[in-house]
Amino acid sequence: MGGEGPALSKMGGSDWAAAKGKARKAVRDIAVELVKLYSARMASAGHAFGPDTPWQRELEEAFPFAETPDQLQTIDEVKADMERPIPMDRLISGDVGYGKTEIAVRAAFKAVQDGKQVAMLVPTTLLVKQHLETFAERFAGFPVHLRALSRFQTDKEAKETIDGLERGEVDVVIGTHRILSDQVRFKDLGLVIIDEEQRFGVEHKDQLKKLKTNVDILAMSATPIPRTLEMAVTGIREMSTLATPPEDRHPILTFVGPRSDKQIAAAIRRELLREGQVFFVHNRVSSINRVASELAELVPEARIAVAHGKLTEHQLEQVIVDFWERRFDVLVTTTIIETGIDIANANTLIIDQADKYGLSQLHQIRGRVGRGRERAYAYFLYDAEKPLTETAQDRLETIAANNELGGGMQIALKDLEIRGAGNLLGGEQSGHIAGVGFDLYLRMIGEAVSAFRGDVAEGQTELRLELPVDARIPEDYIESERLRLEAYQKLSTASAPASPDDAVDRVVEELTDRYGELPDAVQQLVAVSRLRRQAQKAGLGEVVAMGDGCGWRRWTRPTRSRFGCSACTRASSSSPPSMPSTCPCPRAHPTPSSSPGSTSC
Ligand SMILES: Nc1ncnc2c1ncn2[C@@H]1O[C@H](COP(=O)(O)OP(=O)(O)OP(=O)(O)O)[C@@H](O)[C@H]1O
Repeated sequence: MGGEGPALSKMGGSDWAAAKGKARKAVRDIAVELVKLYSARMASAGHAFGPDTPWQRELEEAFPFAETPDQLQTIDEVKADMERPIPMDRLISGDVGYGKTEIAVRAAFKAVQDGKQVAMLVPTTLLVKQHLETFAERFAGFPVHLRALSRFQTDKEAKETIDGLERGEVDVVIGTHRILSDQVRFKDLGLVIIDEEQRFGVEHKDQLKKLKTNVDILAMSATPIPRTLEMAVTGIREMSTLATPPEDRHPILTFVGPRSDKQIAAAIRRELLREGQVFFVHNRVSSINRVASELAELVPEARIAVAHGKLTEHQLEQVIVDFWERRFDVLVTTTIIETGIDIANANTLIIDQADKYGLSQLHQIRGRVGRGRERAYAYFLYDAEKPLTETAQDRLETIAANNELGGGMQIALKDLEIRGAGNLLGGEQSGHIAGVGFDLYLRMIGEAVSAFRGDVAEGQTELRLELPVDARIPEDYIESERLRLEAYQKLSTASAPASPDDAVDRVVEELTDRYGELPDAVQQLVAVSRLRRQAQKAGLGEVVAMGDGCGWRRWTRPTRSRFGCSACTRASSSSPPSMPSTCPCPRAHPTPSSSPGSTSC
């Protein structure tokens, strides 16, 4: 969508039909899988946790910040789920640094209050350590037995934890995929918290499934989920969104440009002046020490250390602890810090060879700074000697343009468009997205899920709309890809049958106000949106261009053979079942304010 991306095929042509057919099949498979999981969960019995204890209140009152409204609402939703006998399956989505950890802290505490055990699964060893510290600090003064399980622990420590879990002496375990090993057995597991589930590989899928049976699940993700996809998945898996940043957060000032020693030195010095710390990301272990030495020459007064995954457990842990405790100023690191690392005093980030990273990865790494009140700076640098590829340029432009708080949503949208929404749902779907366009793809998922859940008759929402019109948003009308994407999405939402009658008019007003009079192609798009809505409301199965007019077929179960149109009911009801009804087709140039009736048949 957006005028680029998907290959254009002739309206009503066979390529288009084939692409849609393939995507629809793939989407159905996803929907079947989702609905199967959902039905299994609804049919199984879980533990209904009791109401909050006075201790819970005490713990919550000790939180050192004012919760954001979204944090409060999400915590309420999680608790309500936990108190229900059906196992919880809730996904918390919130942009980097928006405070998901506190939700996990409170849910875990509630589970422990009921005598249940909690397993928190996180993607990296460093995060195990960090969460352990956070939980330990929050649970201080309460009798909660907390343990970690990752490669940072010695065999002896790991064995103690595993035995303690089996005997029911350990209440909360925070660990990497080591928690999933067959050796680990729980006496009475009640809650599983999964941080960044998509980071666990396929090899852990089955073990994860086993762990998840009949217990409450709280999944957390920093990949914001686009609204349309959220609608598709909501109801299958409950979802809470943290959309408000904690108070006093500032957007991260982001610079994209060719690498220059002068700029790097100035950036580090500026941070040192305010006694802050710097992340310098260089993702090659083979050259990372050389880069660190170069930085030491550039800024001799800076204390520099290096972190990467090839260090021994002990060395790596020590480096991070030292950085935490401000024993040095610059951490030259690989992307090992990408997920979740929370060091409030580090507020300058420099990424070397930033063109080599994916968009979401850049956003995640940038999320390591700006997590407190201080203004944060991010420098995304690339080699001045080598020309950037077009996609790399596109990525860097997107990241630079989306530096406002919560910009993760736009980035995720763009990334989903590039990589495929399947990554969120567990299949490789990007080919299908390229075939049919992002918007239609998401709508198909929503429709398929609804159909399989039995919310609507299957096929009813599968409106086939094939008209020979040039309906799109041209680049010379809305230049920014992100804003174009946003406009498409708004129109798509407004044209849903459940949207208010004037929803499309409002979008038209907004577009006119923001970008000026609608050009022909956009007017066509608006007309098609109105037609789509009206046709869906009338229960039509398809509207197709036929000669000078357009034909339509009403969706009637089970034969799907009657043709008709709500505006011409009398005529169509007397038509023979196998004959389509026709009427003049809205060819071009309807006015923006034209009513749905005048745009369609
Ligand atoms: N309501 C709040 N007000 C101010 N600071 C907060 C609030 N909630 C959390 N924080 C702080 O913000 C920082 C980021 O929170 P947290 O680590 O929970 O983010 P996150 O959502 O897990 O981010 P990421 O996806 O990057 O892991 C932490 O230092 C935390 O203490």
